[in-house]
Amino acid sequence: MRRYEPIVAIDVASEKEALALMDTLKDSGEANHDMPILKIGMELYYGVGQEMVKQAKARGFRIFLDLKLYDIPNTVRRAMAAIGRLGVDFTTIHAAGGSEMLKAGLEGLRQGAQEAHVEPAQLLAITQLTSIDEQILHEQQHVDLSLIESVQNYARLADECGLAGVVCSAQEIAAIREVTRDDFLCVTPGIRPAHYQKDDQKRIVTPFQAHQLGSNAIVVGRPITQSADPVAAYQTIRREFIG
Ligand SMILES: O=C(O)c1cc(=O)[nH]c(=O)n1[C@@H]1O[C@H](COP(=O)(O)O)[C@@H](O)[C@H]1O
Repeated sequence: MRRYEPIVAIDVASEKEALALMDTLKDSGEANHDMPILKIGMELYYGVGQEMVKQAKARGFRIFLDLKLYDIPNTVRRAMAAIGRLGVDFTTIHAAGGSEMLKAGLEGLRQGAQEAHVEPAQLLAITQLTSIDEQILHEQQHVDLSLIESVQNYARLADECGLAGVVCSAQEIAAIREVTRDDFLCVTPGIRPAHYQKDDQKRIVTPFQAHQLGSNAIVVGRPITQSADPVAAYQTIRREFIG
């Protein structure tokens, strides 16, 4: 089973904070291939822009550009083409947009990458956010599905549409593996080291539990970025996850 290095979510507002974190994390691997994958999300991308992708690439990071697209198929196709041209490694789209939107997104991403002569990113579908629990789920939907059934359905749909994998909680991996192809990726945020506060996350596991449950990659933000020593925090989490 393929396991990636931990993905660190650089959720900060300014270019200065982002560059400081990149420079700190650049040396956090115990060898070159141990470098974290950086996740650039909405806060940094909307606040600062594409420059952050360029800066992260210049430092040798692989990049997860997490913009969670969700719109009509034509808009998503065209936006994904722009993401494809950036040459990032992973990117996201909401499974809730349905098969037509997912396929349009994948098409756009591949087309953009082809135009820019870069490898297309691995497209991951958001299932149910890890900040959602059964109670919140039932505020938003009229269908009487349990959270795990909903995640499983979204994963099946993403697989059928040809996506590389999903973003989910590690708690749902076993259910997802029942309905998807063998190399389908389960990328799991909602990671909390033992005794760390939950914050706004609901469906959490420790890095070691994520390992045991078969996560392909963990996404970790605050437990690393808000640590007094982000490098030490990264290395501890990495060892727990990779083994
Ligand atoms: O797509 C994501 O990365 C994502 C999906 C999800 O279901 N839950 C989730 O927390 N995330 C992201 O993962 C990161 C988690 O950050 P921390 O809670 O600080 O570890 C944030 O950047 C979230 O945007």
